[in-house]
Amino acid sequence: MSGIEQTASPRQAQRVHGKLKKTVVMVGMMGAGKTAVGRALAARLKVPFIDSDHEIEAAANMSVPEIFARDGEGFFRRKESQVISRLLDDTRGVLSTGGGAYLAEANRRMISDKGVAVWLNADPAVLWSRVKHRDTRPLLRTANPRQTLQDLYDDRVGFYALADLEVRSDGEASIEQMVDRVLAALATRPDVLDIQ
Ligand SMILES: Nc1ncnc2c1ncn2[C@@H]1O[C@H](COP(=O)(O)OP(=O)(O)O)[C@@H](O)[C@H]1O
Ligand SMILES: O=C(O)C1=C[C@@H](OP(=O)(O)O)[C@@H](O)[C@H](O)C1
Ligand SMILES: [Mg+2]
Repeated sequence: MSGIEQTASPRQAQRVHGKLKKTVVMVGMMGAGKTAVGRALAARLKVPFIDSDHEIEAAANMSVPEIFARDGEGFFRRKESQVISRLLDDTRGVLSTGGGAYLAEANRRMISDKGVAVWLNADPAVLWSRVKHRDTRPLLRTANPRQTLQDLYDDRVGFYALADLEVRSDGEASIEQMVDRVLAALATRPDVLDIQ
């Protein structure tokens, strides 16, 4: 057996064989781990992974900051709603949204009609430790991005709390441990995931 096969098999053993009946939609603040944990969750479940920011960027052939700068946040939010609606209709898998997506009532309604919303909840200090090195998030391009992140958290937390499931991201758990936590939360919902 080659080295590659040897490293691949324990990972395969960790995979969960279960039937996903609804799309799992990751919601929460920037830096909560929606993209990273969502991708790892999809791999574990062996289902497609989609990230709404990535889909918007691919369709526009521009980065999120470029779209914000050229067309404005309102344009980005309209594209975000269209993309989420299309992805919920087209694909059953794991869908990671951008941090602002769950604030719009129409998006929340689509997500609970067709999928299940999982809120990755991390405290602002943890979020900051994860986003401070990158300038890919236009909403944090302010004079005091740490304070802006705190303000966004305070404004948004009540909306995220409307999600179907909450999973804490405490800054200690690795991405794979976060996947375990999300799977434990999904195990309470046989209408979403039938674990065999
Ligand atoms: N549980 C975790 N442990 C360690 N690093 C993490 C964890 N979750 C996310 N990260 C890292 O934090 C950064 C932001 O994560 P990301 O998935 O892009 O968040 P989001 O999509 O919610 O904005 C990335 O570099 C990612 O690898
Ligand atoms: O919180 C937000 O409003 C945003 C979060 C970003 O996605 P992540 O949450 O994946 O960083 C991206 O959609 C855009 O910069 C706006
Ligand atoms: Mg993301």
